[in-house]
Amino acid sequence: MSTKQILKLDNVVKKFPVGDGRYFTALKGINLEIDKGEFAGLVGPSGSGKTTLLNIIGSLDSPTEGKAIVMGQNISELTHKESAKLRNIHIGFIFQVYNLLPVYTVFENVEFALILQNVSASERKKRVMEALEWVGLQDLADKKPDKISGGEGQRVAIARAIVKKPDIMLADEPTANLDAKNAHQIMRIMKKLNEELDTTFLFSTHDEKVMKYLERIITLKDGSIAEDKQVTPQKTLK
Ligand SMILES: Nc1ncnc2c1ncn2[C@@H]1O[C@H](COP(=O)(O)OP(=O)(O)OP(=O)(O)O)[C@@H](O)[C@H]1O
Repeated sequence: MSTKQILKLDNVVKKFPVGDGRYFTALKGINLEIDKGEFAGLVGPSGSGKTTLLNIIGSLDSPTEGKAIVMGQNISELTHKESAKLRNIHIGFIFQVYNLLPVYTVFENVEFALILQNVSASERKKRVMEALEWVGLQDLADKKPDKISGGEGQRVAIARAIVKKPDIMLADEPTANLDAKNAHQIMRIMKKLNEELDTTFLFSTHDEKVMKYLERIITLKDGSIAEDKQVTPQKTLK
């Protein structure tokens, strides 16, 4: 593993207002470093702070206290435009609900991020087809999302995230709506991207199937890191 640092959280606290001037503290001083090429997961009971933490790392939200440095940038100091740029260039998101735009084809759904980056049409075509090949969906490029299955939809969402060649992919419960066969297929695709492109992955998950592939498990409990350990994956590409 290379030592290039992707992110560093320094005593990150997140408080949400809950009315009457009171706050709920969802994250209670998180210290975490993730290096390039890691395949790591946040696990822990519902409400332990996994999504809140992923949102901060993805610069969709900012800490109330402490520092979150993502790709060398302190996300609390970014303007709206700068954080949009950080997300667009460096971060790929995969969610439980993959939100493909229904009126666009599979190809166009994947192409969208590259239009935002002002990539030329010929380069876009090449990169979108390459991303669809990664997830084995090159033959479905012209289909609309309502003509493909749930597992295929999640694979399009991976292609949409990976087409930007992001440094880090954040995956919040990516297998939650999939059956076992599709869940394993998705995990194998992500592991292959991790191994071949050295893309860093950070999952949030309850799913044992996801956990079997992880190389590092960070356990959250009540907004704190209860355990952070390197593990030998039970499932690999071999
Ligand atoms: N906007 C908000 N306002 C108030 N409380 C919030 C807000 N967002 C999250 N919380 C609270 O913060 C805590 C952590 O939520 P979070 O969604 O990060 O947990 P999680 O570990 O991702 O849970 P799950 O596994 O169910 O998705 C929860 O108690 C939640 O109710």
